[in-house]
Amino acid sequence: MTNEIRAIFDRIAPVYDQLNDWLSLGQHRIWKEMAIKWTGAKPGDTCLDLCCGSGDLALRLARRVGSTGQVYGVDFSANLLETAKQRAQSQYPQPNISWVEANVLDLPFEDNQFDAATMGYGLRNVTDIPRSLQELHRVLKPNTKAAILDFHRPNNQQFRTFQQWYLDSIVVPLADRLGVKEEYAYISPSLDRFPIGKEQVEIARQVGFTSATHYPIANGMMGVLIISK
Ligand SMILES: C/C(=C\Cc1cc(O)c2ccccc2c1O)CCC[C@H](C)CCC[C@H](C)CCCC(C)C
Ligand SMILES: C[S@@+](CC[C@H](N)C(=O)[O-])C[C@H]1O[C@@H](n2cnc3c(N)ncnc32)[C@H](O)[C@@H]1O
Repeated sequence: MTNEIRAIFDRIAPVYDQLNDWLSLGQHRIWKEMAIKWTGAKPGDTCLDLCCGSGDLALRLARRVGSTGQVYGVDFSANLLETAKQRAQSQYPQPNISWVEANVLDLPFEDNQFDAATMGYGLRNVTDIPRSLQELHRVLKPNTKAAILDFHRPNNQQFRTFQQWYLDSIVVPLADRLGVKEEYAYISPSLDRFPIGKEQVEIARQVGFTSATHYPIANGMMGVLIISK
């Protein structure tokens, strides 16, 4: 399963950023900025971006922590990490980001190392959600926060119907034109399996986070889980 997930993301790497911009009408950038703001990351901090993919959140975090801070972006897709590295190299001044190819279920970091963390569209894709939150808990310093952004199923039936229609009738056909139909068709079933907000809160509390709150955004089609150690 892990290898299948990695293969999906390696295959979509060439079109990933473009499709996210088109399909969310640029909104994903706003959702990511909200997530970063909610971590409380500040200049000089050492931050972690789990499942960093092509580096969107890591690059934004690096802007926030500035030249005295440091960001670590972790992902197991070599192709998406390559895109992330190229994006960072094209920026001036060069952001302080270390790109780490690793499995987020087994993080190559010491305990209590990070001042803040993000995870964008990663939690739904890991094979063991409690384990990934446990690892995140282990590497965060006490009294710090993480923000976990992902898709969510809206409570409102009209938005739910719209979300399903958009995924089936806009996202998958457009992805098909770029040769990645099966990869994008995976989003909907992965969302059906994904714990809803209050279940995410429960898992976070069980692994030891002192507080956990899930905020629906984009009319409940997305959500941000804020967890404090
Ligand atoms: C950045 C976004 C999604 C990342 C993403 C996550 C996954 O798990 C994938 C799995 C397999 C293939 C691709 C991905 C993937 O790209 C969020 C925005 C992109 C979405 C494809 C757009 C979805 C839009 C909402 C359902 C409705 C938005 C309504 C309005 C147009 C804002
Ligand atoms: C949808 S992408 C999100 C990328 C980026 N965070 C963003 O918001 O655009 C999900 C990422 O999670 C990564 N991923 C999934 N499971 C992982 C795991 N167990 N360890 C490391 N990376 C993982 C994939 O390789 C992929 O890059």
